[in-house]
Amino acid sequence: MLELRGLTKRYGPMTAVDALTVEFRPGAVTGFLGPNGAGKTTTMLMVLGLLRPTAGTARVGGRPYHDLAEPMREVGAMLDAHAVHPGRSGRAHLRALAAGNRLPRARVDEVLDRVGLSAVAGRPAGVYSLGMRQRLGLAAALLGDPAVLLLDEPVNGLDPAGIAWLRTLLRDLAGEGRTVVLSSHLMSEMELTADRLVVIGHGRLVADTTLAAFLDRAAPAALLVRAAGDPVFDAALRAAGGAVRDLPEGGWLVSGLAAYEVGRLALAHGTVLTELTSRRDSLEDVFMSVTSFAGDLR
Ligand SMILES: Nc1ncnc2c1ncn2[C@@H]1O[C@H](COP(=O)(O)OP(=O)(O)OP(=O)(O)O)[C@@H](O)[C@H]1O
Repeated sequence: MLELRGLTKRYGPMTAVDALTVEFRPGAVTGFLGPNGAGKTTTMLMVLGLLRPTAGTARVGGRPYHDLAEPMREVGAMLDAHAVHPGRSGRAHLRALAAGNRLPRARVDEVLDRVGLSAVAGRPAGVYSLGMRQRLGLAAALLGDPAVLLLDEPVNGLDPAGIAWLRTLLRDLAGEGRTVVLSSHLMSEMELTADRLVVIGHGRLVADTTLAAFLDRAAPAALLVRAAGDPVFDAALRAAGGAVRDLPEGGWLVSGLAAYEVGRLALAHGTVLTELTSRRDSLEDVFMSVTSFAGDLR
């Protein structure tokens, strides 16, 4: 469990994190989302005791980071995948981390195996691809077998197979009862990975909800209608009571009519429909609308 209570960080007159109160729960992958500059990194640095809050608290397993006797056993973090000495092998990097944090050396090979790096663990980290460095960062986060994982943009640099692998790993880690927090400004990554979403904008909480409930904020599902041979079919849709929006790529987005009603109208007008699909706003669309007040970059 990771709890933030009134967590605030000000830089002079500018408030980077503004009285953030939220709980990140065990057994779930929570997406921590916000546009660039929303305050995600600042929040994570405060959780990890690397930045002092102006006000409020961040607690890991009920205690502030500074009170944790063996922090790597409580919270594992991946903030910067480049923070590895290039001449050191992945295995040596993890062994040094284990030694410095009084963690068993045997854990190193376990986590290398879990992140799929065993085969290249002896090579210098300097020759690792970005995806391999991400995996090494994950291995370091997992080293202390922590109950809370904070991962900053872990998808970055992974190829599609790597992304699918990471999703499974994150789901498994949550399934083991861990609190998995995944920060990103990419909504599309969350759609398949996160159970819950904590969304911030301008340092403030915008949403703390399940993924499904967040999507329900979207406009109700609409129909995408195309009738290639009938450029004025929209008039019939409007006359039947549909709210119709022209799409720049051709066709119309129709709400207020069911698919069978559109089908019947087409039959009545002798129109051939080339597309009739239901369309819902993507997570990206909903995110843009709920954070639009916070959309300007700072
Ligand atoms: N040391 C600092 N001094 C002054 N302002 C800062 C400092 N660090 C961060 N900020 C500001 O605080 C705000 C929040 O930044 P932060 O890096 O936490 O956002 P973020 O959500 O992590 O963004 P991104 O997705 O781009 O990483 C930004 O406006 C940033 O410019």
